Amino acid sequence: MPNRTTIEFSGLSKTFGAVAAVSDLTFSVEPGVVTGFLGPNGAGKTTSLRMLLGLVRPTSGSATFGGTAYRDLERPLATVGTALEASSFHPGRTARKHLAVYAAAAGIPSTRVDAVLALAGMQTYADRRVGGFSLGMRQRLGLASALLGDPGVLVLDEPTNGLDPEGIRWMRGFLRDRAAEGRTVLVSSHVLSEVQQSVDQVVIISRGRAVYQGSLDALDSDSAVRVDAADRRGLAAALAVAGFDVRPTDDALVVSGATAEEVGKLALLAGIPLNLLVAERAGLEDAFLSLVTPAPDPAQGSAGAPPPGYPEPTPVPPTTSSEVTP
Ligand SMILES: Nc1ncnc2c1ncn2[C@@H]1O[C@H](COP(=O)(O)OP(=O)(O)OP(=O)(O)O)[C@@H](O)[C@H]1O
Repeated sequence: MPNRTTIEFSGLSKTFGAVAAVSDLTFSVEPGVVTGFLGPNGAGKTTSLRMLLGLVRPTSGSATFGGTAYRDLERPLATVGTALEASSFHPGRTARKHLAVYAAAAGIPSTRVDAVLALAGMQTYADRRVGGFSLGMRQRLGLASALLGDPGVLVLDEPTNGLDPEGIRWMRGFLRDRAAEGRTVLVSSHVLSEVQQSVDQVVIISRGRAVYQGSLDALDSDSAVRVDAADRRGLAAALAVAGFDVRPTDDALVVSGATAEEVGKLALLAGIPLNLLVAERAGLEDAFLSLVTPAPDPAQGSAGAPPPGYPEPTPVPPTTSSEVTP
């Protein structure tokens, strides 16, 4: 079993000339869960991950694996596996050959090749030439490569990019399985819907700054639960007595601001068998967009106000900062 390692970003900043690509990023990524690193194009995700992996030097701050910078890791491939972008593979090599060459160069036992082919679900096309691979197959080969050193941490940049729904579904299972093994899994994406069922925790960045960190459940303040029972009237009464905001629709009850677990427990205690219990997250996309939507142009006279139709963004809780407040 790989070591459990926490990724720590601390006051991480990077400027390119006049562009503040990443500003004072501070958060931790824990083992055993999948953490989404979300933000629109240009938000600073790739620059942050490249700093974490020692490919870009921070202007200030640090990004480490349990306190150790990437360049100081004793066994980097056994610590972190990465797939930063759709890698270019030698088109004439088979997937198996590609992995064998990579393993040999890195001093990794060749027995790992079959193990990672299986983990990436690639056995059936392991002996096909990579030149004929679909994007999804290439993504899997990238993941297999990342796993060769059996690392405790996986850092994946936009792993669902370009995948079809079946590929996205497979990726969801893959990420969850790796986290369940105790690995630390950090996955970037600019499309919330592609990762929202894969991730447990999220860090959202906008214009280089963290604007939210926490669970998706907490982000979706508009969460609602659709619930129904043969005894709908009794269920509605029990929910109302317990203080829930309950509203009847044509075919169910909608409970606002509650989790499915809370509603399910209440029905159990009230002795009312349910025939429907669905958590709805209609508000999640809106909440995400409200956090990452650029501030309006001050010249338009509405500086600081969210655009019409968007709720006020929830500010990220204060974190330790390298700046000294006067
Ligand atoms: N080498 C560079 N030189 C100058 N500016 C850069 C460089 N790399 C990134 N930037 C700028 O830094 C900002 C953040 O870019 P970055 O690629 O990290 O964002 P991203 O969130 O990964 O976006 P995407 O989803 O499009 O990959 C952008 O404004 C980008 O133009």
